[in-house]
Amino acid sequence: MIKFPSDFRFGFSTVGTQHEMGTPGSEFVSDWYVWLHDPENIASGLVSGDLPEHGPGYWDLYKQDHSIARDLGLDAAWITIEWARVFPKPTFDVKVKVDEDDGGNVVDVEVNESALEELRRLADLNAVNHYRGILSDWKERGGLLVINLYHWAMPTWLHDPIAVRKNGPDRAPSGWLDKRSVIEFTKFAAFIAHELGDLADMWYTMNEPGVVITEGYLYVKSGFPPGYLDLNSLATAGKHLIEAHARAYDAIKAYSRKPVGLVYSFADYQPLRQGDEEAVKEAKGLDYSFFDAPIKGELMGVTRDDLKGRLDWIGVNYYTRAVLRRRQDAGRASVAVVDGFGYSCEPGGVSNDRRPCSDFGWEIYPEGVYNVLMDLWRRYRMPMYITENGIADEHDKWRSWFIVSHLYQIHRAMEEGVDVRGYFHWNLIDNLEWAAGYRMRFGLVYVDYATKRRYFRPSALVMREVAKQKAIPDYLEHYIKPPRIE
Ligand SMILES: OC[C@@H]1[C@@H](O)[C@H](O)[C@@H](O)c2[nH]c(CCc3ccccc3)c[n+]21
Repeated sequence: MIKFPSDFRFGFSTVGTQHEMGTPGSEFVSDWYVWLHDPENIASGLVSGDLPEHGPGYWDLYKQDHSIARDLGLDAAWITIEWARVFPKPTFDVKVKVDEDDGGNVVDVEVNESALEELRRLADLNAVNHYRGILSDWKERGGLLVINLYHWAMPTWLHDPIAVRKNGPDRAPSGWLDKRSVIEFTKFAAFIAHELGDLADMWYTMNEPGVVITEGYLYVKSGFPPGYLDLNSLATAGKHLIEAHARAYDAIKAYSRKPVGLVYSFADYQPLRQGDEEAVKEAKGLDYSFFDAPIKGELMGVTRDDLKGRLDWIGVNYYTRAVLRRRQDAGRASVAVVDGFGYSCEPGGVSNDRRPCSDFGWEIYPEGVYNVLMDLWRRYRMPMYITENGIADEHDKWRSWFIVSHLYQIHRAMEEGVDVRGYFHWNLIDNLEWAAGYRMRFGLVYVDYATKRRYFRPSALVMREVAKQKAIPDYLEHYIKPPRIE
């Protein structure tokens, strides 16, 4: 038996755009809602045409999903509070004290009691109260609660992605390209900390800022808003996201003493061959920049005291590896992802390393989570949670093996001293996989979107065995070794 500590958490998670909608009146409009409804995006195939309002309906069915989670022995949840639900109207006019340095960086935002009163008058208080009901229901069941303040969806008064793509960021509400987003996000963070902070055991400010900028401004075929190819925009959005984390960290701490983290998608980067190490170094550099800033204050070669010391824990979203090689184009060395490995495999296929791949074409590579954890521990020595790990596997072919083989690698890292405190499987239930729609099914539990009924997949029972015992029992040890196609 491979035992985890008795206080190690096994959890589930929810995201407004992906889980909440599906019952009448549960809709909320955000930049992602507009993006997924855009006729041109659907006609071009950039998005699947599946709509969030046809989703699992967690907004009204949360009691059922919480009891399923408890049935499976899960004792933690990270739950997203949707900014666009809480503030459907602009908050620009709410006066707060903003300090900028001579570089125009937002170094302080103070949201005082009178600003909170103004925000309360602007907010959709029915939404806030409904979230209080959701969070309280989970807490009453004895679960640990982590509140996530941003999982990619922004209010449309801050970001109109179609207009950005068509008219350019200077003639449209441009989201993270606009410095005001740092200030408005800070107001939202302060408001939620004040309104719901009594329920939170932990916080994190945002999910995967790296994905927001690379999928939004570089890999524009990924189906992420605004699909505006521009490296300057990528850098600007990245800087504002880093500042937004620090300003939100301060805003939360003004109303809550609980730990505040940052969640990021870490791929296990590997060089294709000798000489490609530089490509790995460059790819890691982008990931590290989002943590060197809040931990060390380092951003683009300068140290900023307004960023430093603003992180209490790291959330690791791990799915697979990425094999990289150096590419020389027009004299500029850059990074190329090698097909046949990691995220770049054939859906349902076999990788170049004889590993099975998910319905999404992601190679099952459990060793990578060990490598990522060891690397982050060496660099930051900060408490960590695996905040996402899972597989698109509608027929549940690999999910049991996936879960146990990854947990084994996480346990290996813990045996070597890495402070990992929990594991949130992605995901408890099938949900809307962004541009890919409902065809990618990540759930331990199948969702019939017509009836909203939930059905356990066999792997849910494997998850239950592990979560209830906080161990990999002997009768599951055959799943420890990484899956391979012989
Ligand atoms: O794709 C599965 C999940 C999403 O449903 C979550 O909302 C998101 O946090 C998340 N991140 C990743 C890894 C990074 C990634 C994001 C988008 C597309 C491909 C890879 C996988 N996932």
